[in-house]
Amino acid sequence: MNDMIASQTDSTHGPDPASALEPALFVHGLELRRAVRPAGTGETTPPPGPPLVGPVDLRVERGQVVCLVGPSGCGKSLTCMSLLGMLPEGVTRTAGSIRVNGQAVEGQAPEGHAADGAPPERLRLLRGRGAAYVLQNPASCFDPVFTIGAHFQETLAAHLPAGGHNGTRPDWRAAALAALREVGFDDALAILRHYPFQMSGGMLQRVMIALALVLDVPLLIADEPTTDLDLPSQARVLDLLEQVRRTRNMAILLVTHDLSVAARMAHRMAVMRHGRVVEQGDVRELFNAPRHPYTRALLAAHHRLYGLCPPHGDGTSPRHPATTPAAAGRP
Ligand SMILES: Nc1ncnc2c1ncn2[C@@H]1O[C@H](COP(=O)(O)OP(=O)(O)OP(=O)(O)O)[C@@H](O)[C@H]1O
Repeated sequence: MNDMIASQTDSTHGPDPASALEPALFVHGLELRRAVRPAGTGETTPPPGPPLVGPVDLRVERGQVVCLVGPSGCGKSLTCMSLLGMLPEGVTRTAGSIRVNGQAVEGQAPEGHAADGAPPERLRLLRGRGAAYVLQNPASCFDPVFTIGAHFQETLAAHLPAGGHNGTRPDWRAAALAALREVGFDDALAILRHYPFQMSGGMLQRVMIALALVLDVPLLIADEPTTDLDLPSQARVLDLLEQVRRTRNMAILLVTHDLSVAARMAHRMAVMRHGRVVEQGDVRELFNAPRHPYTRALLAAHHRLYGLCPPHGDGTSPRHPATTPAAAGRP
């Protein structure tokens, strides 16, 4: 069965108290390259030339949303996968350090494999790193022959060690019902009996988030979580992310192509191009005074899309209320 959650609770020692002082995610000098295996050797060596990704520096504090934006193929998904040591075959980390909730993430899990498009059983590997991963296509993350309840049961059994005063595991059903209600399922009991194919993409996305809540992970990595959803479902998932950020003090790294989503959700925004973070900072500052030419081009395209004047336009055209961070209510 699949297991899309990575949880700090796998550790037998619990979180390091010092980690409370560290950001939920800290990435410094990350560099990822293609790994080629010359014929006749078992060794993989990165080819010369520019890296696929890097250098990338990122920092996400608890209770903060950082949006990672950039064009297709610029390296957003590889960056996310590397945060859990889950790079796909053929890609290797060649430099940099990653800390999730204060704990170092190794370059590659021994059996490392991509989360994106990986067979469900490989997603089991996403555990133990203090983060949950929510992907664009939630259906690929559930095992079709198991009910939603079975997914919760296995996830809790895998991640929460037996403990507590009487050495028993927490009641998986009670925990699952509470998490499902928290993400808006009034009929949580019925949902436990559903199979993934009986649910829409938006519902499965909410179940993915409930699986993160049940383990109380401090960091959610959401890679285009609304891309495949209809508009009402997109809004609902974004509302939910905002809710769990607020109520659980969760850190969220949110990958999106949609600057309206960034305007609404982000505290900070990092702009990627050709594998590099070319500019990052407070989302309002980036919208109002972008410094890098690519950020300016991206914002100009965003404003054109909505028929708006750019921040430094002639002031005669309106700025759409939902497409700027100030209007979207960012603090
Ligand atoms: N397994 C792989 N082996 C070699 N190169 C890869 C592999 N996976 C991705 N790449 C390359 O790495 C680069 C970054 O890919 P990535 O999927 O991270 O981009 P992205 O920004 O997430 O794109 P999109 O927005 O379309 O999802 C691309 O040039 C891609 O072709």
